[in-house]
Amino acid sequence: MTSLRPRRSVLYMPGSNARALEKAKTLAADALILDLEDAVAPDAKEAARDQVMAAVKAGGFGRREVVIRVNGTHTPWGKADLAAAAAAGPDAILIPKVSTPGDITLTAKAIRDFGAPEHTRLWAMMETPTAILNADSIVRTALDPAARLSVLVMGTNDIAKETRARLTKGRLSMLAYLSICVAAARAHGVDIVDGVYNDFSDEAGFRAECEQGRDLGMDGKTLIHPKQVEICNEVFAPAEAEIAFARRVIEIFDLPENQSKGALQVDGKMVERLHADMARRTVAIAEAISAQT
Ligand SMILES: CC(C)(COP(=O)(O)OP(=O)(O)OC[C@H]1O[C@@H](n2cnc3c(N)ncnc32)[C@H](O)[C@@H]1OP(=O)(O)O)[C@@H](O)C(=O)NCCC(=O)NCCSC(=O)C[C@H](O)C(=O)O
Ligand SMILES: [Mg+2]
Repeated sequence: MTSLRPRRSVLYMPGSNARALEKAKTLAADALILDLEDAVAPDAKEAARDQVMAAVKAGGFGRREVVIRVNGTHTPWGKADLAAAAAAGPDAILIPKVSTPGDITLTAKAIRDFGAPEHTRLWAMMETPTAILNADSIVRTALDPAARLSVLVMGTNDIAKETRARLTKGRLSMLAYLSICVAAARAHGVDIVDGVYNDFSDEAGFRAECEQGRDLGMDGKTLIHPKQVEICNEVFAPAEAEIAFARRVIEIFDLPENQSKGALQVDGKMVERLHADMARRTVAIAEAISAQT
C-alpha cells in the first residue's frame, strides 16, 4: 500500500539560488527538491552544498517535505554531498541516475554510516535506460525497510537524452517508460512522481501533461517554476464530484443489505468491491489534502 502523504506538487530549485530557497517557504508545493545536481554548475557545487545544508538545518519549510538531490557517487562531489545531506537530516535524499538495486542499498548503507536520522528516506531518479530495464529489481529493494526507498521520481529529460526519444506533446515516446515505472512502484508499495514540463509558460500544455500523468497513475509531478504549483495541486487532488461519488460507493457497500453482494449499481454504473477500495483511497487522500491546508 502506497502512503497517504500528498505528493501532488514536487518543486525543484537550484541549491545555488538563495532567493528560490527562501521563496519556497511561501509556496503551496507539497515537497521541495533542493538540487545539487543538474541545476548547479560545477564551479558552484561546493557553495550550493553549504547553502542547502544551512537551509535544511535552519528549517522553516513548514508542512512541505524537504528533499536534497545529491550528485552521483561517481562524481567529484557525490560522496561529500551524501555525508553532508545525511548530517542535515532532510525528509529524503534523492539519488540521481539510479541504474541498479545496489545504487539504493549502497546509498542506504552509506547514509546510515554517515549518521542519517531514521526519518530520512531515499527517493530514486528513474532516468536511465538501465533503470527502466531494471525497474522491478530496483524498486523491490523497498521491501527491506533498511533500504529506506519511498518514492520514484521520473527524469524525463535524461530519459530523452539517453534514449534519443523526443519530448513531444502527448509524450508518446515516454509512455512505456512512465508506465513501467508506475507498475514497479505499485508492485512494491512506493509513491511515484512524474517528470518536469520544461515550457513553464505554456499553462494549457502543462495542465494536459499533469492530467496525463494523473491518468497514468502518478501521485504527482515534479515542477521547475512556482507558477506550476497551483495547477498541479488542482489536477492531482480528487475533484469534488469524484469525492462525492466515492462516498456514495462506500456508503452503498456498507449497507447491511449489501454485505453479501459483490456488484451493485451506483448512478447507473456498475461498481464492485474493488471500486469500494478505490473509493476509500480517494476519500482518504482528499482528507489528507484537506488536513494540510
Ligand atoms: C527556469 C528558471 C531558471 C527561471 O528562473 P527565473 O528567470 O528567475 O524565473 P522568474 O523570474 O519567473 O521567477 C519568479 C520568482 O520565482 C522564483 N523562482 C523561480 N523558480 C523557482 C523555483 N524553482 N523554486 C523557487 N522559486 C523559484 C524566482 O526566484 C523569482 O522570485 P522573486 O524574485 O522573489 O519573485 C527557474 O525557475 C529555475 O531555476 N527552475 C528550477 C530549475 C531546476 O531546478 N532544474 C533542475 C531540475 S529539472 C531536472 O533535472 C529533471 C530530471 O533530472 C530530468 O532528467 O528530467
Ligand atoms: Mg535528470
